[in-house]
Amino acid sequence: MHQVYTGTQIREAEQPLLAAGAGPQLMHQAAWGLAQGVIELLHEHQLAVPGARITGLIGAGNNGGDGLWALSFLARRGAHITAICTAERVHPEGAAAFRAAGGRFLSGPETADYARAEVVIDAVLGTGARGAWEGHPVPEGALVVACDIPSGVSADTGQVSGQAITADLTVTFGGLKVGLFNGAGAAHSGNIKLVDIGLGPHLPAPELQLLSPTDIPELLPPAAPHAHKYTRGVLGVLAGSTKYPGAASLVCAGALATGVGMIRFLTQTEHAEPLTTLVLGAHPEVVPATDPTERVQAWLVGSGLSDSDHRVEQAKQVLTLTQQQQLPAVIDADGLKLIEPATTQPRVLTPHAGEAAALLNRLGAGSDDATQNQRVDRANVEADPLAAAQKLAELTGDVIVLKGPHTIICGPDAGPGQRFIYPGGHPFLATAGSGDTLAGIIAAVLTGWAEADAAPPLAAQAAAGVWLHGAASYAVAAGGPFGASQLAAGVRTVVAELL
Ligand SMILES: NC(=O)C1=CN([C@@H]2O[C@H](COP(=O)(O)OP(=O)(O)OC[C@H]3O[C@@H](n4cnc5c(N)ncnc54)[C@H](O)[C@@H]3O)[C@@H](O)[C@H]2O)[C@@H](O)CC1
Ligand SMILES: Nc1ncnc2c1ncn2[C@@H]1O[C@H](COP(=O)(O)OP(=O)(O)O)[C@@H](O)[C@H]1O
Repeated sequence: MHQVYTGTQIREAEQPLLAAGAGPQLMHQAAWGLAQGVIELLHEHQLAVPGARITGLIGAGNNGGDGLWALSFLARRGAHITAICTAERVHPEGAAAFRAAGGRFLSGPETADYARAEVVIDAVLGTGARGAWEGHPVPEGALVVACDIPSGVSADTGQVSGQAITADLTVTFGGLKVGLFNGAGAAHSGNIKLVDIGLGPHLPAPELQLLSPTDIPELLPPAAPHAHKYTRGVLGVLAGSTKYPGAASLVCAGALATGVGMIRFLTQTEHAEPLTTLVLGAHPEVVPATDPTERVQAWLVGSGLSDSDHRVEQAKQVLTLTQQQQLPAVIDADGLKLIEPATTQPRVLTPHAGEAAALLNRLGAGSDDATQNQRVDRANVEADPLAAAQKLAELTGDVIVLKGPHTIICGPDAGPGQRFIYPGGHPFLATAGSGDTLAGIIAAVLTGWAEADAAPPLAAQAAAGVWLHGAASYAVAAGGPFGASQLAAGVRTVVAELL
């Protein structure tokens, strides 16, 4: 498990060390790590360090100081180092070290040299950035290494209000920052390398957690040797419609590949119908059900229901039932239009950004904005998904899985096991129906834990499902582009490797 902090939390953690006079030592450690990151990136691109043309974009603060010290270390390895100051002030000790190592500040006509840089170190703004940044050009083709956080990206939120650097690599110090993973920040950060500068004992509880493969086995329900299908758990599925029949099959595929004792599929009618025939054709083990009150351990409601009056009526009935019985439930897609907020039932909502915006508006989140009645749209959610997920969790009392290139998992309370970020499955996951598969995976995890004595927090269960879905995408993508119906095979591969 990796911990992710806001920039503000990291700055606060530095304070006791700075007060004890450790500032220069912290900066040397950070700069050393930054220089190592540059060297590794050069090697990855089959470029030699001696003679490499490296230019630092240097701001007025300590971020600039880090950049100058790193350049001085790179000069010792034979790199050709130059710097451009973006402010009138520059970190004095950093500048002295840079000059002593043979570094040259480019100004006037010399700045033309910048066009030939092979590597640019972006050390303009770090955690001390405030407000919008006007930006600075980067030569075409140059590799860009950001110092701590790409300039222009908020370390607290990932938001970009003016211009921002887009890095190939960000070398970040003391702790992973929310801004590297959330919203626009994720697209600006490139690969991320964390450098330990000894803040550990001073760090608070993290804002977010990132699951590692080693965390997953204990978050997935155990397959006990003496289990039978009812102890493994029965999942009720209300998904698919005449308009979107495939969704029903995809959620069942996701759930079966994750492991459930049984699936009861709520049919549209009491008689044979094409939807149920399709589901049973793909998954003969699924049991068709016409009565929603038959016993299950958890429900999945909503994927591909469409606005069919009959399916919507069935969904309302099942949502009421799950609430009365306090059953765990995953509510996806069209089901999200039907939920009532603030129940005590263990529920996981799985909106994408558009559905999250619609739900926020329906629950009145848009209207308490400074501009009265301002509506939240998809772009607002995408700019700061963490804030949107937190707001939704607060308004509904549910665990929110806000899907996108990066997926946020956020419970209604703060604290460990409540907030996670999954930094993206394979981009091939952006395909119709992959969200249906995800809903099935998460529902299977909830089903398996539903009657366990000591289950992980609901948000952690959902986060494990998101992780599994993402890992499955890499397993399947190795064979080329895929449709969602192929994802379940990847889920089985990943689960088999984990257990
Ligand atoms: N304090 C230390 O010794 C350590 C500091 N570290 C580095 O220090 C950084 C934080 O340093 P600072 O607090 O000096 O802050 P920064 O270096 O991030 O930036 C502060 C400077 O940028 C200017 N500025 C802020 N917002 C601006 C904007 N939007 N447009 C233009 N200029 C703007 C400010 O006026 C100020 O001069 C971290 O990100 C990290 O790189 C690390 O080396 C760890 C140890
Ligand atoms: N660019 C991307 N990279 C990685 N994963 C993505 C990307 N875009 C979307 N995803 C993931 O793919 C899934 C899409 O779900 P959703 O939008 O509900 O699709 P559908 O409704 O068609 O099933 C989500 O799990 C989401 O996190």
